[in-house]
Amino acid sequence: MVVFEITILGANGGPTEYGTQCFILKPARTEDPELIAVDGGAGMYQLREMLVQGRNENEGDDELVPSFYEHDREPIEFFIDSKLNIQKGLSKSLLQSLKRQGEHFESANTMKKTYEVFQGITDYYITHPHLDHISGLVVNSPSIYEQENSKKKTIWGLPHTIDVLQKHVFNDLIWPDLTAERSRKLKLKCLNPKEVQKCTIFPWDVIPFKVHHGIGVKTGAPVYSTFYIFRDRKSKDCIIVCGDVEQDRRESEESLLEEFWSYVAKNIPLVHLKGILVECSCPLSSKPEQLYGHLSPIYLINELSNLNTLYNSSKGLSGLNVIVTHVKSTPAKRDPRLTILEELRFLAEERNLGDLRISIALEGHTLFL
Ligand SMILES: Nc1ncnc2c1ncn2[C@@H]1O[C@@H]2COP(=O)(O)O[C@H]2[C@H]1O
Repeated sequence: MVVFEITILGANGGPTEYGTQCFILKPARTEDPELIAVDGGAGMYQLREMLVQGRNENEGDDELVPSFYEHDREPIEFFIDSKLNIQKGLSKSLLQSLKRQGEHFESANTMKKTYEVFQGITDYYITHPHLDHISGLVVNSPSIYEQENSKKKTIWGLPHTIDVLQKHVFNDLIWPDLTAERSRKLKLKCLNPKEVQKCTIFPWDVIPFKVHHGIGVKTGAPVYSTFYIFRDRKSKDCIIVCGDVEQDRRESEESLLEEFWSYVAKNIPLVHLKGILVECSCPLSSKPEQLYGHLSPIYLINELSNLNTLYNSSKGLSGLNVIVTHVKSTPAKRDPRLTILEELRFLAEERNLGDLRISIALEGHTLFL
């Protein structure tokens, strides 16, 4: 049974600036066109593109997706596991609920439709305050104060994210402090690590975990990011949506990923783990000193092997969807996403992880998990 609909607004890990990380999520069966987002690296522009393209155009096996390496477009099946339930554009159920909500939706122009969909995103869960995870949200934020927009937005995150957004972004210098506006339609709210929090609009639990994401270039101080678990309280099904991450730092006393996988194995039966959206920014050939707080295939497979060991299932992690995000578009002959996918599949087989379903997160598509 499909429980989660995840639309990829952006999955680019830079250094190209377009379509950086942003996912919008909703339960598979809801009447209301409400959404939550994880990260805000992309936003209204991508929504508009998805609305204008329509759902049925270029759909199916013949679909080509932008690549810009060996060819400017490559067949979609190069990037995804054949069993992944994926569709181009916004989900049918979201579009239907928008039509149900207002008869004017269908006849509205694309920009008005874009505002309506954007208005429905009431809660953002930010993994960390790097620009490629917040730029769309920040630039889009004044539209919350458009007269037609009656809904509020809350930006959630661990203190390492929320404090920085308030002090260094919404500070009237980098960006107007829209959180101080009289109508208070934009709020920043802190989450506590490992604490189960009820999602305000869906019958889901949200559980944030702090993870390592490198060290400051000048300060050498640890940089943190967040992994979010979303759990549907009725079905008990879960997905994990990850921010940028590196393996636990040897010199640090905090074994954050180790703690995270223990929590997952202890609290989420494998059959209820529908998918993990996780970064693997760099190919295997990257030197450790070039990772800058990210994973390459060997490190991601190490983490999945740790999870596999903890679950200790005879079938390994068979059936688990691993959706790879945030691949860096570095200059190379071959699309780095395809290189990374091939490397991950090879290593997963070598480590006997079972029938893992590894795919690349494709911007402008909706996944059903
Ligand atoms: N010391 C460094 N030298 C060059 N690039 C860096 C360095 N530290 C971080 N970066 C880059 O800056 C980027 C910031 O966003 P990311 O964490 O996605 O990925 C990071 C790296 O690509």
